[in-house]
Amino acid sequence: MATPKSNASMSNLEANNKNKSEDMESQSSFAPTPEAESENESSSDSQHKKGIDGSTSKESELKEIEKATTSTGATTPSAPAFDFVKAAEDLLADAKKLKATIDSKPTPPSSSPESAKPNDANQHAPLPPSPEEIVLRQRIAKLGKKIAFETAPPMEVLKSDWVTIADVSAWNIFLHWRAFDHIPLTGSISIADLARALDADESLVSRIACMLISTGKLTGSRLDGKEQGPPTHISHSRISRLLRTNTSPATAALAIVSFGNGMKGFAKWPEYFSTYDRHEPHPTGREILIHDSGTGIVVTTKRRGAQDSNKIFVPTPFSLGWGHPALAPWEVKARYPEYARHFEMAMAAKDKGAQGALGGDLGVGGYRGVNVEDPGRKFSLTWLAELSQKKQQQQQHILGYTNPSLKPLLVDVGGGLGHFLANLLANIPEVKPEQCILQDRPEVIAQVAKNIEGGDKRLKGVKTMAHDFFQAQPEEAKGAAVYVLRRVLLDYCDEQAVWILKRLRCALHGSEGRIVIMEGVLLDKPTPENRLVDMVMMNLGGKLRNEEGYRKLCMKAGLKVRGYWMDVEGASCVVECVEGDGTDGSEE
Ligand SMILES: C[S@@+](CC[C@H](N)C(=O)[O-])C[C@H]1O[C@@H](n2cnc3c(N)ncnc32)[C@H](O)[C@@H]1O
Repeated sequence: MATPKSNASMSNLEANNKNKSEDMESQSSFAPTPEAESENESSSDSQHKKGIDGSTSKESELKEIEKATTSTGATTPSAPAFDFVKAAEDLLADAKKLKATIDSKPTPPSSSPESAKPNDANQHAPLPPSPEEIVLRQRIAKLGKKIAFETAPPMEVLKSDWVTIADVSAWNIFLHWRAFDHIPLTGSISIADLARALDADESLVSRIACMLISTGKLTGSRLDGKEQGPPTHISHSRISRLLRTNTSPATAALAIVSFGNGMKGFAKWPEYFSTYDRHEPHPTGREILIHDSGTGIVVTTKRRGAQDSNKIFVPTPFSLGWGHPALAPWEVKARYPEYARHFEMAMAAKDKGAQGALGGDLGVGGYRGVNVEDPGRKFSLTWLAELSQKKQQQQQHILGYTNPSLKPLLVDVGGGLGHFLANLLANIPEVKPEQCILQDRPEVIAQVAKNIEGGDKRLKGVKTMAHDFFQAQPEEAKGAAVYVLRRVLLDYCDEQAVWILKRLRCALHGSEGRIVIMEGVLLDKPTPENRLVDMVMMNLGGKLRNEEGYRKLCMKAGLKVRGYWMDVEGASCVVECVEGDGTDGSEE
């Protein structure tokens, strides 16, 4: 191996890192590409060849590393240099403000020793942070990350991603084993006791725990009085306590689902894209047209020779990751009830944290998003109150009695456990539960029925209906004033999304009904959180879309967009559409 001739300006550590990375490359299982091989052959001694500036390729590589290491962030000619001194000063100012905020907080009332339980999550819990404190903490964390990213030697940045993989794998397996549940909220547990509780090797538990201790997710200590040696005991950090399924079930469920929706699929990307080529997830095979029997509208295409004529099959990294490449993600989820349970809990938790359309607040409060054409035009569904009363009066007049379930006012399509609907009914009491239909897959609807039987009054009276949104709406669900599709289209590729919309277009055919789409939105300026959602959706075979993307779907489905509202901060949108007049380019 050629030794770099000049490493005077390179620290021993960097030189070490570089040598290590070269070793790893030489041990890597990646086969060289034919191009690389021929390059190697044609210049077997190329490492010593001189470049135009007279340096060897190894020297050039070193120079590149040095340049990047000392760079202040001006990686492209057009990008302004990152002013890390100014950023650090801003961070210090925010840190001081945060400290003052924390110091000015009243101390939480301490529970009496008799009433305190060892596993009481609220015991010793600090008072919840104010919105200002949360904003400050978010700003500090973001700036801190930015400074670290811009100032760390490049190899450190890459290595930290690598650490993240091991860290996430460690917390995921501890979560899977419910290891966090066994660690008391106060005090510690010995690694030996934890291993016994988990029925696992102590040495194994120690290795995994030490990974988490190294990143601060757990706190390690030695309680045998000796100064040397690895930790013998572990206790919770402010992060790991949130991963207890017994005291923080919603947050733990979010973590379980993030891993299930994310890591399993992400790990399969190389296999997925080499099997299905380098395309976004899309239907495979040749396709023929399917017409809706009632209206004659072409609903979609189907794969020639496919077993189920009403399914359009899209292979997904998610299903591949779960070991069921021939199933749709929701079919996979149905096979894992425990995962499905966590999924529903995670959805509910997201609802609580989410704003506007995705938080369900479309009732009295209205949606905080802004109409792109007429900023003064708010979106709300409060008009349903008047319509509900009008319908009941008409029935009274014609029938002599009211039967709210005669024609649906609102159908929540793929409505999950009904969080949105429950919120709407609570906000607009004039709308009767009997006027609303909640549709979803059979196992989800069975769960809703169980919840109602179990005393959940929020949806009592709502008509629940197992219905596949790829199929035509049943008679009793046709002609509704509103079909709501919330957080549904992002799970699907364009072909499937258009199909779902066309089924709804058929259901409102000839009426004044509307479809209200509420979705996450793809932001023009990439942010990690927004792009994460898009990547996770790719695992599921879907995608986040921007305004143009949603308008295109509606147009292809033969729908006319009557309003588009967007909330940039919450990265959500509401699209309201009605049946088009057939002149706007639908796929028929
Ligand atoms: C991301 S969740 C959104 C649930 C709900 N709309 C909300 O915003 O909370 C997507 C929902 O679509 C349902 N779903 C998936 N495939 C479906 C299908 N073919 N027909 C009906 N519902 C389906 C899932 O069971 C799940 O409840």
